[in-house]
Amino acid sequence: LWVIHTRRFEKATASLPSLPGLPLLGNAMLFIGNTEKILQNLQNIADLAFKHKGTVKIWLGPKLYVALANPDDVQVVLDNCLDKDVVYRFLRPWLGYGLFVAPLELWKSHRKVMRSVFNNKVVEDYLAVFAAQADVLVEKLDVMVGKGDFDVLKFITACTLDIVFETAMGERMDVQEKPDTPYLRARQTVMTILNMRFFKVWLQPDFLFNLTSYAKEHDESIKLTHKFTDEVVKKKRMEYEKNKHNNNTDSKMKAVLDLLFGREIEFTDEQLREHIDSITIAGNDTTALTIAYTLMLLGMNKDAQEKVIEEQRLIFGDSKRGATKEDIPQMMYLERVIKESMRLYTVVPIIARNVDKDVYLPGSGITLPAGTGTVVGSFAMHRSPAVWGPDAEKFDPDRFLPERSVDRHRAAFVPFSFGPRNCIGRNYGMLILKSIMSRIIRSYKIDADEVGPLKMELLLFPIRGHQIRITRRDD
Ligand code: HEM
Repeated sequence: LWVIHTRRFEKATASLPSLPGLPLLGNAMLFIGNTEKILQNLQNIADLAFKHKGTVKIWLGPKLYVALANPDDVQVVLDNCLDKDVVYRFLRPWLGYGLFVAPLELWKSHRKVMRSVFNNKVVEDYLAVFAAQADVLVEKLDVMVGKGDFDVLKFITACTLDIVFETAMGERMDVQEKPDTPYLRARQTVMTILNMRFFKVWLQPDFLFNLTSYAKEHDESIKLTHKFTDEVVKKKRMEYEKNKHNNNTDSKMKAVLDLLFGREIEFTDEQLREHIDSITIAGNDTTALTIAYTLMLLGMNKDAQEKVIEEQRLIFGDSKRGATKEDIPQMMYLERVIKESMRLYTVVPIIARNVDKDVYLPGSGITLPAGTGTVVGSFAMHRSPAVWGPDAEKFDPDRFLPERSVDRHRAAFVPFSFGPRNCIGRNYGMLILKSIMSRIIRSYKIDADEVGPLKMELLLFPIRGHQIRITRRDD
């Protein structure tokens, strides 16, 4: 059966280029080694794809993946293949059936409910939280003024954790004040082990993984993080049950969790935990990394930094107040800078989907057979000269001016993915990015050298960290 499948897949994709591979293993060796090397291999795959309509095939053992970096095919895949690839199964023990890894049928009904919770009006209510946490962030950063290079990511991550926890669960964590708690340590442990499993093939089969000492650490850490969220859910359930009949009209901010009670689907406590954990995982490092890259890029491109601060002065004068919903749409240049940062440093560099039905790809002229996998190479596509021109590697925020974007393919820029299963938190994320960037840039002048070599550890990281230098703007 296996041989028949393999032949069928080979035939369907005969016109696609492939890299030399080994018998049985195929190209699996490309994903073994350190994370910097893997990223370099991915770059080589992308280079090969660019020479062939942006598509290439990769055999990982018996499984065929078609990797895409051309917008026509990316659009079709992200519109039609809504089931996640099997590689996401490692997240299952942690995130269960939360939106991020939910199987297709469950996902459809749950996504509908979540969509109404994530609407703009709700998310705008969170701006006051963003502002308060941004004030703490600036206070913490102040210690680094004049100290030379430092890695800004850990400061930003503590701030985004505070924001995402408070708005998702309605609980203050004060990570910026207390960065070391058993919960946070457990969360970090799970992420480190998951990252190893994604890239070290020998840790992938459960029976081998269970022989290692990581398995115990993995299970215990997951248990601890679940217990933490379970307790919050229990408390919120009691509050909800107590208040549900007295037409509660208080103006207190409603966290995402508060809004998930009493919906058209009555979620169980376990489902609530899975959704909230998925949101706090998906929404934290992504926003923190994007802010950190944007700060570095502004530190390297002083003219852009000047333009950002001019725009901020027009909106805020000399005030350090938090951004309101009226201020946000006025930050048009900052928005272009953030988009350009997400283009060059796409923090979710690849998206993998399961092909559950045959899908015709118009760009490369082949039909993806059901049973294969597909990988959208967002990072590669965002740097493709075919899409962005010969200066694709150059930082140029004005690419995102409306007049320069009208002719661009709808699926050429996909930092939040694309189609029905795109990022549900994209507006929420954009609000966080703009509010925090606005507050930092009004307080500090930023300096940075090059970003340097990158590595992929689920998300995209610079090997040397996000090194910046800051001085006070008021001085
Ligand atoms: C700069 C910030 C962010 C980036 C770049 C980003 C990127 C993405 C991407 C690329 C996906 C699709 C992943 C895939 O299909 O493999 C995704 C999904 C998702 N994101 Fe985000 N995200 C960001 C912020 C957020 C925030 C703030 C939240 C929540 C508050 C969030 C929650 C989610 C969830 C729940 C999903 C799964 C959606 C589904 O499967 O229906 N993200 N995100």
